[in-house]
Amino acid sequence: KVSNEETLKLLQEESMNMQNIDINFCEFRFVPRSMEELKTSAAVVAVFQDLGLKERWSINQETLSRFVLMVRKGYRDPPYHNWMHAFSVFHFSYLLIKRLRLVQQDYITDLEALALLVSSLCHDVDHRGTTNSFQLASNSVLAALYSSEGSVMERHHFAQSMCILNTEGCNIFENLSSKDYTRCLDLMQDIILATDLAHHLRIFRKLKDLATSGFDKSRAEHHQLLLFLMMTAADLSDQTKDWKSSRNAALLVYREFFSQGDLEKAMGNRPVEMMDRDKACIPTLQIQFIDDVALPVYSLLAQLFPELSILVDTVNSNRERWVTLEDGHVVSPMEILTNDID
Ligand SMILES: Cc1nc2ccc(C(=O)N[C@]34C[C@H]5C[C@H](C[C@H](C5)C3)C4)cc2n2c(-c3ccccc3Cl)nnc12
Ligand SMILES: [Mg+2]
Ligand SMILES: [Zn+2]
Repeated sequence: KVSNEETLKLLQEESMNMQNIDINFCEFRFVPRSMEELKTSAAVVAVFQDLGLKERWSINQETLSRFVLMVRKGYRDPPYHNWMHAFSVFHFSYLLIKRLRLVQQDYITDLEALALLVSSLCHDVDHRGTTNSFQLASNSVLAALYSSEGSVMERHHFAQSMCILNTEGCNIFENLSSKDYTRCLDLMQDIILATDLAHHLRIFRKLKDLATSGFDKSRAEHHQLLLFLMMTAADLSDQTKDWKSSRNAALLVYREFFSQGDLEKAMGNRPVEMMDRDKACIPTLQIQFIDDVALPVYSLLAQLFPELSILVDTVNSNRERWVTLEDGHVVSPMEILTNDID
């Protein structure tokens, strides 16, 4: 339960707008993780303000503040899949909507934009820092609930998001028409389920065809595929930032992976190499992840929106940094001293 004083405190901060958050807040090079965590909830409220979502969907300011605080409380604190990850994914989705003028140019409807933003904020809520395959291997409660349909964690994230919306005073969709309300929840379910990378790989051929044939604004399927591609791009957006930020985010992912590997060993199971701190070579694994997942995502997005090609360049330059680290890069004594192995 979000206490009233917390909500009221956030309300006072609501005077925040884009400028006084950070002068670069609306740039793709901005690193949301660099923000003070205490300011992130107010920044989310400011984004809703900036996009005119409160007026368009009659969202009550206090309800919005309570909702944001409830979502934030819904995240646990594993190394990577925590609130700051959710906030950075939300920020990237905001930039896509704002900078590409997606609604104004009819790429997506204003309801789809609302669903993408709220899904971005909620897409990993109550994550435990373990993967779908770990749920099955450990016979977790979540596996018992959802394993028959697959995407176990993503179904849980969606279910948790619905619980938050149904919490007293937190339903930001309460003033939507019943048609828009139903449509928005259906969109959130599809978008959050699409954050399972196994799902992304399954639809990759369709995404490629979309990028090749060009976006057809009249086709509902193209709207859906674009939403899925943008959601995955937002989920991986740490990789589009400067080297240190993208490296640090990757190291948080591996801290989480290796903790799971330790758990699997303790359970008597053998972890995959990516999760085994005794076998994994992070640079090699990162080059593989960039080649197999990240680069294809931003390349397709840049095919549809050429102004995003800067993101492909940044991912490529980060890839090059991993290559130098992979070749058993000799660490000079100076680098060891400054502990700034760049
Ligand atoms: C930096 C970085 N590295 C990452 C390296 C690997 C994987 C990963 O899940 N690989 C796969 C590899 C095959 C085919 C599918 C299903 C499984 C088997 C596991 C994907 C994810 C990585 N990742 C994510 C991320 C994005 C969405 C969900 C969870 C995560 Cl952790 N966000 N950042 C990163
Ligand atoms: Mg996830
Ligand atoms: Zn995520």
